[in-house]
Formats: sequence, structure tokens, C-alpha cells
Amino acid sequence: MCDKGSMAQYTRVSGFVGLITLQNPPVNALSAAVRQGIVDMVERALSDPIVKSVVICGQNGNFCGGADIKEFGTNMSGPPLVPMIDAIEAANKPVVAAIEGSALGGGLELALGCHYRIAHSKARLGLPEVTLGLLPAAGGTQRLPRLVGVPAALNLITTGRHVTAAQALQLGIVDQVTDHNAVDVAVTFSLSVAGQSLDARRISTYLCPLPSDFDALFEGVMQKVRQSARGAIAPVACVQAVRAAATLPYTKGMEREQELMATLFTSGQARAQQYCFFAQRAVGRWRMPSGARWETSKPRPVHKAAVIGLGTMGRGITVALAQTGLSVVAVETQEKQLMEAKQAVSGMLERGAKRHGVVPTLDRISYSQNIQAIAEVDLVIEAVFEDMALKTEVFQQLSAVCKPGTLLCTNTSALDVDKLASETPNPELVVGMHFFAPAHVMKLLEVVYGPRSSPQAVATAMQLGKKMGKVSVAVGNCRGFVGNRMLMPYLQQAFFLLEEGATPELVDQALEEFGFPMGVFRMSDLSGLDIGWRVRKRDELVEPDMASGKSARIRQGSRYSPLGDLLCEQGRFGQKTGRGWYQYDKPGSRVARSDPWLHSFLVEYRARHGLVPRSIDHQEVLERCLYALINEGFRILEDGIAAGPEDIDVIYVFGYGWPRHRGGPMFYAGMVGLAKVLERLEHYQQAHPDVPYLQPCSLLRRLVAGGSPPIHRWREVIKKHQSQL
Ligand SMILES: CCCCCC/C=C/CC(=O)SCCNC(=O)CCNC(=O)[C@H](O)C(C)(C)COP(=O)(O)OP(=O)(O)OC[C@H]1O[C@@H](n2cnc3c(N)ncnc32)[C@H](O)[C@@H]1OP(=O)(O)O
Repeated sequence: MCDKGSMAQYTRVSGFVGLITLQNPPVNALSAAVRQGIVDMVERALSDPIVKSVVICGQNGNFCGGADIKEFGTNMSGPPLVPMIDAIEAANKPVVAAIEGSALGGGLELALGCHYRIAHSKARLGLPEVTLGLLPAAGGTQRLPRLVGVPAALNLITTGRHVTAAQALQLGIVDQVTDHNAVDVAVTFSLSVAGQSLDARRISTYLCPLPSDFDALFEGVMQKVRQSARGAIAPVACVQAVRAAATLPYTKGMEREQELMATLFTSGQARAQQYCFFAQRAVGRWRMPSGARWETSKPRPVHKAAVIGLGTMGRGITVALAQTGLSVVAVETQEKQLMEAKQAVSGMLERGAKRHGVVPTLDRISYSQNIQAIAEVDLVIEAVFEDMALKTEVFQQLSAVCKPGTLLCTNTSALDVDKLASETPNPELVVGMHFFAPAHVMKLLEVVYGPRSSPQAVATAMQLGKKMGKVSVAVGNCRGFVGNRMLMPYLQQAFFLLEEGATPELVDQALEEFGFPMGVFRMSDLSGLDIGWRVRKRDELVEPDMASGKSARIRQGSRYSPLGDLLCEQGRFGQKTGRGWYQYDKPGSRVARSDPWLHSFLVEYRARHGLVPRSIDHQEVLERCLYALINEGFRILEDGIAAGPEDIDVIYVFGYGWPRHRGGPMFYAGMVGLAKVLERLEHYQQAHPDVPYLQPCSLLRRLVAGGSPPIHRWREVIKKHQSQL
């Protein structure tokens, strides 16, 4: 017997079991229609006298990915989740959740309303709402602590992390784990418990186990959460909701859960985080200005890859490749460097394997000093020192050694990928792969295509990035690509603010309060001031004999601040030398302390150049640094270097520490209001006419003139704008 009409299919199986199957591909999200289906089918099963027990499962081996996030921005209709789950829990016949694939968010909350949970061994469970700026508001914050205790519930709910079926069993979230068909096991099990009392199976009736150090525990967790949340409100609300579970009866706790959720649900932060969720997936649907796109470009198979150059980046890339299961040839011409790299890579793989409880993949890597060793690989990632002449030489060698069709990738943060491609006989096989340090940890990968890169080469690099667990974004070739290009105006404004009266501490504090893990000066100290110095020298911006006055701060026709150069001349390269914008206890130490030398240096510098310091507040720091960066983002869109605002936002959230609860720079501009961003840029441009980065971009003007459409409509405007340029 079967009813296929709704988005929850009803079948009677094994004679006496009502089987309800959620059907909403790809993840069986709880849309209004699915919820209605569940309500109707549960009612049907419970009212059918032949049915002794009920099993709920999901179609295509996937239980449920939670509430339908797409519905959040709409007038949510259909039956609400809470009464639906309460009705399941109150049922007088056993209801068993058969969990395959994922049980996340509302999906796990649905399962927690069931009387029993049986999971397949490959299933994953979690309450990831916090990552969407929400909390588990279908009873998750009240049932989970009652089931698994407060500390475990706090951990799962405030981090949103997923657990494996085995971990879920250990925690007590599921009752049984099986390697067999979980639905079949659940059906048999449900019949075995039919007719038994369900009193002890309704989690909402449990007393929440209270830890002895209750106050200290909550205080500690709240402190930790506030610190790591960097201004995000959802993690804090999660702690408050769990505290309600521990201190209030279930119904009162539920009221608190709903109250907290209502605040989060309408907050800009939730909108930003949900935008990030979809943006992260949208960047996989890449397209190039030529019209080539992800759906029509088939990647080449990559079984064996090579890494050339085993410095810090090359080592991280080798680890990341080996962890995907590929065979890797790692080449380093210097013997000492090769030996050190081998040891370092093995160490990283062993530590990674230990963390994940698996066997390290050391034998997947072969090391060589000879570039001939890469003759048979399908793809090469060159990671030698960031120097065009050196990279060109290496690329010429690669072209001579590799078998025909091998994809040649360069790991570069700013060099001209097209120029490098033009030095090879097959420029269509060349793309940039801009990894972020440490390359085996950082999630972001910019895949840089030049005008001659083939769609297949881009598709292959994008697919490899995905396999390596990266969030890969395809971007066009220009100086600094997307991320580093936008960083230039940001850094420049920070330097100018110092000239005008700010301190590194003030600028960093403003940016950290905004939500960056580190302000611009602490970040520069960490990455090394010498990196930018080298680039500026190459660009002939650094003048050794610096005069005084305004003219000394004009380079190539625009305002220039030599502050970074002056620090480098003093050997102040940041953490590695123990001195930079801050001072450190010793070279390599990480704790930044305010440096009186730097403050005196700034005072002298301003005096020498006739700069009268003024008081600068946090708002000016944010407007100048962030709006200049955003303005460059609009230029990048105008130039077609990024296909859409989502690409830029994903790059900034995953690679540059932009706070996720603010959605990314382009989303943030929309939240602030494009007209306001434009007005402030115009204001600052008038005050600083010698700073081209503050000149508002024409795309921004056009968007404002067009009534500041929502971000999902920008692509239409960009297309029209580009066609008229
Ligand atoms: C006052 C209001 C009351 C509301 C109370 C109810 C609150 C409930 C809270 C929730 O349940 S919030 C949702 C919690 N769930 C999640 O966060 C899970 C999100 N999904 C994932 O983590 C992953 O998608 C997955 C389930 C682990 C599957 O990963 P996989 O890599 O296999 O596929 P994806 O590429 O990520 O996704 C495929 C496709 O599906 C879309 N999608 C996934 N989950 C949802 C969802 N919950 N709602 C809507 N759509 C979803 C995803 O966007 C992809 O589609 P796209 O077109 O490529 O974007």
C-alpha cells in the first residue's frame, strides 16, 4: 500500500509498519510541502488500526538536511516544525528515525522527536544552525541537552559541527548504528518495540542532567564563545538557549528558544550567513567571460600530480594533494631543502592522520631532485619563489619534460599568469592556483585563468581544488587577482590613517571589533612586512633617499606612504624579526605588544612631513579601509575579473578573515546601503583628491542610480554596464 502524492511518501511495509519517506531532493529539506506531508502521513499512520509502528526516513539514502533555507527569506507558510515534532513525540505508537546520509538541523530535531533513532554507519548528524546565524529552534536546544548532557550539547550547538554515526552512538544521540540498510533495520526494530510503553522515550520529559560546576561551565563557555564569535550573535544565543534547557521546565525552555530565535531570525547576521551558504555553493558554478562554464567544460582526469619547489607553500600543497589520495611527485633541486621538506611533509601528514584517526598516506609521495621525474604526471603545481624570471625558467623546463596535455599550474599570489603562459608552447594548458598559507589548512583557492587558458584546464583545476577540500573560485588574471588586488587600497588607507594621526592599535582595534580575527597591522606583522616591500621595490615605488614634505609622499602621480618601507629599512619585518608595527618578546613570538619606539617614530615622521595629527575614530577607520576595498571590488566586477559578487565575498570570507556574519565585502556594502557607500567615498575623495582608490567606481554609481538593487540582481546590471563600456 502506497501513497506517492505528497512530498512525504507513505507506504505500509512488513504488514504493520507505516513508512514515511521524505522526498525533496537533493537533501530532503523540510519545505512547507514536506512538513505538510509529514503531518498528514503521521496522522494517517497513527489513525490506521493495522499500523503498529512508524518509521521515518529520507529518499535516496539521505535522511534530511534540515529546514529549507531558501524559505527563510519568504513568508513562511505551512505547518510549523515545533508542533509537528511534538505530535510525533506524543504519538502512542513507536516512531523510529532511520538515518542515512545526513540528519542536520531541523532534520536531527525531527529525529530527536522520534522515540528511537537508528543510523547507518556512514551517516552524519549535527545542529549546524549557528553557522547560518540561527539556533536549533525546533526543540533542538531543549531536547539535545536532556539527551546527551549540557557540555556535549553546548559543544555541538555552539560549533555546529557534524558528528559521525559512531560518535553519535557514543554520545547517546542514536540508539543503534548499522552497516546494513538502515530503513530495513528500523522497520524490524520498530515492530520489536511495538506495544511497549513509550514513556521513557520522550526526550522532552527528561530532566536535564545538571553538571556540578554548572555556573563555572556556562561562564567559561560563554567567555570562549564571545571571544571566538567576533561579534556574531548566534553562538551567544545558543548558549543562552541551552542554559534555559538546564534551568527551566521544557515548555518554558521552548518559549525561551523561540524568543531567542525570533531575534536571530530577523537579524542582518542571519541573512549574511545564509547568503554565505549559498554563495559558497554558487562559486562552483563558474563561468568565464568567453562564455565557457562549469556545465559544459569537462575536467581531465588527474591521477598523478607533481609539486615543484618545496618551500612552505610547496610542502602544504604536497600534503593537501596526498590527502586527496593522489600520487604525488615532489621535486626540490636543493638536497638539504628536499630532506627538510620530506621530514616536514611526513610530520604534517602524520599529525593530520592522527587527528582524523586514519593511517597517514606517506607512500603516496615520491621525492626527487630531478625534474625529469615528473614526465608522466597529469598535472603540475609549480610553487617556486615568487619571481617571474625563475617561474618562466621552470615553466620552460616543464614544457620540455611533461607528457603532452599535462596541465601546468602556477602557485602565485600576484604574478601575471598570462605572461607565464605565453612562455610555454601550450598556453591553453596553463592556469594559476593561488593557495593560501598554510596550503593544507586554508580553505580558499583562487583558480586564475588567462585569456588563453582552456575551459578544460579551468574545470580540471576547479575539480582538483574541490577534491582537496578547498572552496575554489575561478577568477580572471590581473594584478593581485581578486583577494590581493582588493587588499591594496585597504592597506594603503591604513598607512594614510597612521600619517594622519592614528596608531596601529587604533586601526587594528576598529577592524577587530568589526570582526576580523586580526587588524591590518597585526596581520602584516604576521605575514612579514618584507613581502610588500619587495613588491613595492619591484614597482619602483621605494625611494631610498627620502626627502621631507608632501612631494616626498607622491609616487607615480598619486599619494604614497613610505611608512612600511621605512620600517623595513630598520630591519623591522614583523614577528619574524621581533619588531614590526608592534614589538614581540623575541623573533617568532606571536604576542603583539604596543611599541613606544613606533609611536615616537610616527610623531617624528609626521613632524618631518608637516603632517598635523588629528583625532581619528573607529568609524573613519572602517569607512576608509573597508569602503576603499569594496570600491575595488566593484572595479573587479566591472572588469569581469570576478563573475559576480558572490565570488568576491567567498574569497574574503574564506581567505582574508572577513567575518562571515557580515557576509563578505560586497554583501556588506549592500547591507550598509550602496548610496551610503558612494556618498562616503565621494566625501573622502574630496578630502584626498590624490588617492585614486577613493574615486568611486562607475559600476557603483550605476547601481546607485538604478535604485540600489539587491545583490542577487547585480549580475544583470554588471552585464549591461560591461556591454556599454
Ligand atoms: C521562526 C522560524 C522558525 C524556523 C525554525 C526551523 C529552524 C530550523 C533550522 C534548520 O534546520 S536550518 C538548516 C540546517 N541545515 C543545514 O545547515 C544543512 C545545510 N546543508 C548542508 O550542510 C549540505 O548541503 C549537506 C546536507 C551536508 C549536503 O552536502 P553536499 O555537499 O552533498 O551538497 P550541497 O552542495 O551542499 O547541497 C546540494 C544542494 O542542496 C541545497 N541545500 C542543502 N541544504 C539545504 C537546505 N537545508 N535548504 C535548502 N537547500 C539546501 C544546496 O544549496 C545545494 O543546492 P545549490 O543549488 O547548489 O545551492
